[in-house]
Amino acid sequence: MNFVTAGFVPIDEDSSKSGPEPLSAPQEVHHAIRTLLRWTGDDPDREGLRDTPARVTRAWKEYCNGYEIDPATYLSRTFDEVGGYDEIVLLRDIPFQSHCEHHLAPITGTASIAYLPKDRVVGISKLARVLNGYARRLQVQERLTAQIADCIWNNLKPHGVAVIIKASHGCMTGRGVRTHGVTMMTSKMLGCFRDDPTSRREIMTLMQSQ
Ligand SMILES: Nc1nc2c(ncn2[C@@H]2O[C@H](COP(=O)(O)OP(=O)(O)OP(=O)(O)O)[C@@H](O)[C@H]2O)c(=O)[nH]1
Ligand SMILES: [Zn+2]
Repeated sequence: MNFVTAGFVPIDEDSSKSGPEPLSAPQEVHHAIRTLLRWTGDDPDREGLRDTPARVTRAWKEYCNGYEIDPATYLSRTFDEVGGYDEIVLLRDIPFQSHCEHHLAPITGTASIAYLPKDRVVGISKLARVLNGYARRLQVQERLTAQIADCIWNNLKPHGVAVIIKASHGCMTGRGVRTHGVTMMTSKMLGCFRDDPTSRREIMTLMQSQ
């Protein structure tokens, strides 16, 4: 896996394919934003818009700073001394923001992330960090859900992982079909939460109880 540190180029999970070179000069991005401003019909040189290309460049660097991070590194520090605890660990309703790769519109929602540890547990904040590491990229919700689950599965090697995401898509509210109040739900279950009906029922109850 390769990581881009100076641009907005998505990481291709298949490292055998090389993507375009990242943009290192913010000037190129400023120029693109100026073009967009002109294209809307406004004047990029009027006072209110003069600094907008620089602001938008900084903002998008922040929205997409997940490309600078391998979320797996958040899971490298684990604790194996947890006093015999061998039940589900669940972090529920973690708020996040991402952007859809089709329209660059915001995806706003919450994620619930759980795992059933085998030997190792991780500091609980790290689950939210893994979420943000993948959310702060251009995404579709299905891939975001799968990436979080796979990352925990591959790095903590637990008995099971469950991820449920509920989100609203700006591309469906602010434009296009303009359907407000709709939530998209996605889930990915691995290990016992996928294969064992009792574990699956237990995690679904915990994730959805009030
Ligand atoms: N499955 C999935 N679809 C998404 C996600 N985010 C946005 N989309 C959809 O991606 C689709 C892109 O469809 P296109 O027909 O190529 O684009 P479009 O003409 O702008 O589509 P409309 O949104 O229907 O106007 C739309 O149906 C979006 O609702 C996501 O996370 N998952
Ligand atoms: Zn979209």
